Amino acid sequence: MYQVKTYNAIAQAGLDTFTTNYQLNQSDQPDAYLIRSVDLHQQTLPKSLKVIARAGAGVNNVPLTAATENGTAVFNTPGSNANAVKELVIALLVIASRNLMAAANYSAEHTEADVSQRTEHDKTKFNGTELLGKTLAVIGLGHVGSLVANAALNLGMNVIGYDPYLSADAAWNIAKQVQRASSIEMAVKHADYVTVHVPKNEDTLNLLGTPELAAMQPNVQLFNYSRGGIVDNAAVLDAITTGQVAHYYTDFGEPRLANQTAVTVTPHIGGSTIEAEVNGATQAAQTIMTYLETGNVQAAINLPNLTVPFNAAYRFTVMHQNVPNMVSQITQKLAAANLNIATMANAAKHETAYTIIDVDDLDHDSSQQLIDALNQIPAVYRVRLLIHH
Ligand SMILES: NC(=O)c1ccc[n+]([C@@H]2O[C@H](COP(=O)([O-])OP(=O)(O)OC[C@H]3O[C@@H](n4cnc5c(N)ncnc54)[C@H](O)[C@@H]3O)[C@@H](O)[C@H]2O)c1
Ligand SMILES: O=C(O)[C@H](O)COP(=O)(O)O
Repeated sequence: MYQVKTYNAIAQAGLDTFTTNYQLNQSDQPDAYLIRSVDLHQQTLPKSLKVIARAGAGVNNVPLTAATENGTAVFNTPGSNANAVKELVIALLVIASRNLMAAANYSAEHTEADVSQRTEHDKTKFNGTELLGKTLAVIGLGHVGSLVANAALNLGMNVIGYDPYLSADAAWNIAKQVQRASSIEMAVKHADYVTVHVPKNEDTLNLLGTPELAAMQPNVQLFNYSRGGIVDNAAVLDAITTGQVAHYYTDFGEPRLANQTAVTVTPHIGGSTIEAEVNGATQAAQTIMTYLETGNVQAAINLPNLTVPFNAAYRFTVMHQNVPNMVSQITQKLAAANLNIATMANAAKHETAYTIIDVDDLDHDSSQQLIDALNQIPAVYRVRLLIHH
């Protein structure tokens, strides 16, 4: 029986995906965490923890180095909530262009019976502009950014994108009419609207700060539906004062953004649709089961892709540092245990590597000795023995 610990509100449909081999929230020695935005940075990860699946995109709440050193694979659910964010950003573009917040507030304040004459006079204050023909800059063209860019094109906008790390797969999803910029400054230079869709990490902190805001046109409308900290809020408040930024829309509040007329804060709802939550939870549950039962890895954050059909009777998986001589050290231990390898595969991603070894015959009594011997190789983070059912 595998033990899963959940954090945050996980959609029931996702929890229902687990087979009867899984127990939820019954053990303090979990094999897996299924999480959303819970901050794990202050936690010591239990040694029992083999996998963390984040239902959603951002993994800035997961201590990635500590997880790797603990031998814990970390996954997210790429694209599971991208459509939800896209629809919200498109809604905000319309809200921004038509002064909808101010217009609705006006109507809420003027409820007198004979209001119609007054509104016919006052409504010119809320005249908007159309999105058709305006320019949107999209910073980050992954799952969310590409959908936003394509949808904005379909609204008749000019779209200019910036993403120096765009994967080849992601590039296929972007309409060819999206212009590519070579820097943030070039992307935002002629933009009426700027939206940012990058992960939060040490390279993207304050990605949009004073210099980037200064490169924008006066009266730009800015959207941060990525993470707090990617846009420098202090710089935005200054830029609002000078008229450089007309309005800032963000999903990530902080006290200094409260009660600012030119700032609209939503409570981190970008991915909060029923569909997205079901997608993320279901994908995360499937990822946990695949990893725990087969050791196969597809799109992990801290491990390379490695998928080998599990046809043999037994499988060893070894998560280890990406340093020379590991494969030979591992195979020496197997040879010393007199094991014949049926299949072996190894792959690396950055500083971490992963090895799968399938064997058909294994003496159960000596298997723990072999696991211990593999674990004693200094660069090894975790060894698992899986049995084919
Ligand atoms: N508000 C919400 O509820 C909500 C929902 C989903 C995602 N998000 C946030 O949005 C982020 C993006 O989500 P996604 O699903 O599109 O992720 P993704 O990984 O598919 O795409 C991120 C893109 O950003 C690009 N990128 C990375 N660093 C960059 C940089 N310095 N400059 C420009 N581009 C850069 C990457 O190359 C990648 O293409 C997530 O990491 C998460 O923090 C928020
Ligand atoms: O990164 C994400 O997927 C979003 O920010 C959604 O976060 P949530 O699952 O906490 O709503």
